[in-house]
Amino acid sequence: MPKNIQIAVVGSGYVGLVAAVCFAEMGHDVICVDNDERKVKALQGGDTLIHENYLPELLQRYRNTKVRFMSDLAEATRECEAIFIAVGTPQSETGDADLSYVEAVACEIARSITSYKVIVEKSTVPVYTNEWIRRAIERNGVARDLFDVVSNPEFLREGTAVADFLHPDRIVVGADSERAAAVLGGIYAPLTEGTYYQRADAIPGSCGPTAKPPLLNTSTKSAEIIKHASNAFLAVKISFINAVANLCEATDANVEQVAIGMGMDARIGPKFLRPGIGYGGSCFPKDVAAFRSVAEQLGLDFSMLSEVEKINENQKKRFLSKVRTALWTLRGKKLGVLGLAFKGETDDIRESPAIDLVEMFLAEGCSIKAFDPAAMERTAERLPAGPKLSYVESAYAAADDADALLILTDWAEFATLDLKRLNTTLRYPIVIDGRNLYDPHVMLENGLTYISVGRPSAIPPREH
Ligand SMILES: NC(=O)C1=CN([C@@H]2O[C@H](COP(=O)(O)OP(=O)(O)OC[C@H]3O[C@@H](n4cnc5c(N)ncnc54)[C@H](O)[C@@H]3O)[C@@H](O)[C@H]2O)C=CC1
Ligand SMILES: O=C(O)[C@H]1O[C@H](OP(=O)(O)OP(=O)(O)OC[C@H]2O[C@@H](n3ccc(=O)[nH]c3=O)[C@H](O)[C@@H]2O)[C@H](O)[C@@H](O)[C@@H]1O
Repeated sequence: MPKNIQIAVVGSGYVGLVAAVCFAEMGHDVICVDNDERKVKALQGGDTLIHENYLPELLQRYRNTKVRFMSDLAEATRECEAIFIAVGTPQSETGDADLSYVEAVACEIARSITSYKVIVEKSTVPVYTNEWIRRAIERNGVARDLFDVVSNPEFLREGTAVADFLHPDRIVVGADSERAAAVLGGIYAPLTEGTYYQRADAIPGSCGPTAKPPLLNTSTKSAEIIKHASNAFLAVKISFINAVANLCEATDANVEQVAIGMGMDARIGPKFLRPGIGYGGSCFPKDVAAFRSVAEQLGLDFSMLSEVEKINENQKKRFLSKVRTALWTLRGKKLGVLGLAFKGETDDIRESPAIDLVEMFLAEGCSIKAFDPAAMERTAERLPAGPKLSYVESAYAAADDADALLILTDWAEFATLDLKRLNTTLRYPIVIDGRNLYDPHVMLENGLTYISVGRPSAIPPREH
């Protein structure tokens, strides 16, 4: 029978907050720490601060009871058995991971250890970080038998974070002691023993009622590399299909058909073969760079990842050229833009290809009306509205009197627009889709010129 474990989570961002409420959902008692008082107060008040399915329900169910929020790390960690570090590891100027937040938290934890603790790396960190954290804690005077440092990387995706956390394909635990591995085993037991999925009120996801997701026990170094290698490989898949899309454009082939044909091979699989304007987000760009940097620091050549980055950057330039070709010139053109978040169903704009393109079009002298269901507020903080840029309340408002409509983020609601209404709303019936949300034939039937990625353009016959 899984037991209730006292857990502290340091960092209440996309990973820390989701982990905190999901650990509570699994039956544990959690204290979630953040050094941003504003966040702590908002979370205590029930504001999730981020846009994630099921997060409001779980926060409402557990806040100030099974999940408490505070900024005092010493207070938070006093009674707990496990302390999860889930703070940011942003990319530094030299491309490697900035671990200063992780190190600061490790040193702060060290100052409050009085009984055995398991310190858990939930943040994405390069190999060897586990050793550095252990040394930092020892350097702060903590006896070696009073703590262990474990790597437990997180694989959730934004937009489906809660479901991904509770329905993982696998749980990875890198521990160099049996004792520490047993603590993590106890924490995840409600999932690995399957009892969570038998609950009538379980959050729905990929695991059915009889599921028991595997927990891989491995070394700390292997666990750290599993995370970086997994993200890097997913980025490889995306850049590969984008390079294939560009080849399809040069040969009038259809990359969607190619992806289907490739994905039917069980060794390749259909997922992460969606071409577009490239990957973004707070992790792929930084983790690809960090993984390459680790290799280079070890004197190894991982230039393949440089190619992945190059292809990814090039997708945005290719898209801009497509728009220029379709409109003949860009200067003075009015563009409707759908999507600002780095992907659909999230409000996160970190490393968003959509925002990069908005800035590129503004630099070309275009004026833009942009709509995004969740990311406009965050975008406006970075790109304030002005004479050339406005934020509007619907896709049709963005299309109103525009020379073309650009689809930059794969929000589900952008795939079911009223195309006849679009045709009459646009100044010119041109849709340029960076996420391949539509069937070109359907666009043609609605009299729209439709240009997408890796597929022949659909251009209605001239009316005589
Ligand atoms: N966002 C995602 O989808 C995923 C992120 N990760 C990794 O998890 C880590 C965290 O990512 P996010 O949650 O997106 O970051 P985030 O930036 O959304 O959240 C980090 C939080 O840590 C807090 N923080 C920073 N220093 C602190 C300190 N000294 N004491 C207490 N709180 C502190 C910040 O105020 C912030 O609320 C990163 O390493 C990331 O690569 C891993 C899997 C998924
Ligand atoms: O370490 C992390 O932060 C996380 O990074 C990604 O998750 P996330 O960045 O939230 O979102 P994804 O769904 O992976 O999409 C990332 C980017 O790739 C793009 N993408 C994704 C899939 C695809 O087929 N094509 C494609 O262009 C998306 O538009 C988005 O810009 C990984 O999928 C997670 O497993 C990982 O935990």
